[in-house]
Amino acid sequence: MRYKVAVLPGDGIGPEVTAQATRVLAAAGRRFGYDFSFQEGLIGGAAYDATGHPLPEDTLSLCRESDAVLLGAVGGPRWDHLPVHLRPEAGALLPLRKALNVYANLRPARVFPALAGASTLKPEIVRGLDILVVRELTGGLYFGDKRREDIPGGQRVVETLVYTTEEIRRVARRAFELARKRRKKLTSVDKANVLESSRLWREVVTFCAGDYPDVMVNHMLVDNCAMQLVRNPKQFDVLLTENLFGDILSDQAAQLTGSLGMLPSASLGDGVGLYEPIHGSAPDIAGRQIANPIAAILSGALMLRYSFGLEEAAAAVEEAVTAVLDEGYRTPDIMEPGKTEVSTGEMGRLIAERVERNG
Ligand SMILES: NC(=O)C1=CN([C@@H]2O[C@H](COP(=O)(O)OP(=O)(O)OC[C@H]3O[C@@H](n4cnc5c(N)ncnc54)[C@H](O)[C@@H]3O)[C@@H](O)[C@H]2O)C=CC1
Ligand SMILES: CC(C)CC(=O)C(=O)O
Ligand SMILES: [Mg+2]
Repeated sequence: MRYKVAVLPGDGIGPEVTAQATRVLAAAGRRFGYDFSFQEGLIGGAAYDATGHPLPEDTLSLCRESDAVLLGAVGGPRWDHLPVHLRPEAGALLPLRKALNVYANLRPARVFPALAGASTLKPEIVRGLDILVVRELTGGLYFGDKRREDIPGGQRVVETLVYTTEEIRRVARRAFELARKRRKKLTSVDKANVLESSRLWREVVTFCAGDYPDVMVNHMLVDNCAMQLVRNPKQFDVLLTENLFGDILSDQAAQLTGSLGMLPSASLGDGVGLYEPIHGSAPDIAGRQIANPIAAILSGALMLRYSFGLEEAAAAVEEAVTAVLDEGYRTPDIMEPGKTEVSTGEMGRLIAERVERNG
């Protein structure tokens, strides 16, 4: 079976980590007899530099014609001065998510056994942690109309936050379906004590809950949730929330697992899926082969699972990550005394070899 994967490396550490993710996917293909073809497209600052636009039409066509998309990260200080529609984030990443209509962003935060001590929290707080953040990805504040105007004495900005019943309903149903296959507990996170959008969110989630009587639901205000995530994260199973809150809470959840470099994501709609590590382009470490590629590699595993239905291959990649960590290999972000420090490329090679060797 042949699968066509669009690869958008992007900026900063994006190319470094996607190279390792495709290496591991190729190894999984060899082991299980699948043929993955990888076609690269330009996105972000790299695309702006080459073509004058951060999301060229060719890239969009490539994504639409592929079976799945793997993305690294976009952005960096070099492009921060650009007008907003040409910036890598607002001009490419958000429009790509919108164009593919990938409204449900799954961000699993799992603590690998070997990394219980790598978190900045006490090991007993995080050991065995397994949370799934489901973030609404194509609505809310990031997509609303915005404007900035001069007023006497300064400026005034307006940002709009729009959600419809249907936008909330579709992501909520995804989250309930996922909760059903896990520990059957869903916490919906909002700010319903202040925001009208959150009140609608809560009403719709409560309505959807009627179809999932086997899933236990509770609602939590986002400020409390941020605190609970570091106080007692193991109380959570599925965390369902809107775009901005999910962006913030998932970075926080990532640190529970040891590093932002550990958290993958799957962005799903009703068509082509988009897979990306949750981290950004990390300009502070780019180009030095010290970035952790595991988030990107695990995003590849999510692609195998959710876009291609290749559960065995997905599990093999996840098992290979577990094994390599158990053997003591670490990139600098998760390094601990007595472990072996490796580069981005070495980590990818070790995991790819493991995937193939276990066949
Ligand atoms: N999906 C995307 O393309 C995203 C893009 N960005 C963009 O990335 C740029 C940098 O943003 P930041 O706020 O610094 O967030 P960031 O996620 O790029 O980095 C935050 C911190 O985590 C570290 N880090 C991130 N990924 C890592 C990895 N794989 N291994 C080891 N350490 C890692 C970085 O070195 C940095 O210290 C900005 O231009 C931002 O807009 C930010 C988040 C997501
Ligand atoms: C441009 C941002 C919305 C990217 C980001 O931080 C994310 O998706 O996690
Ligand atoms: Mg983010």
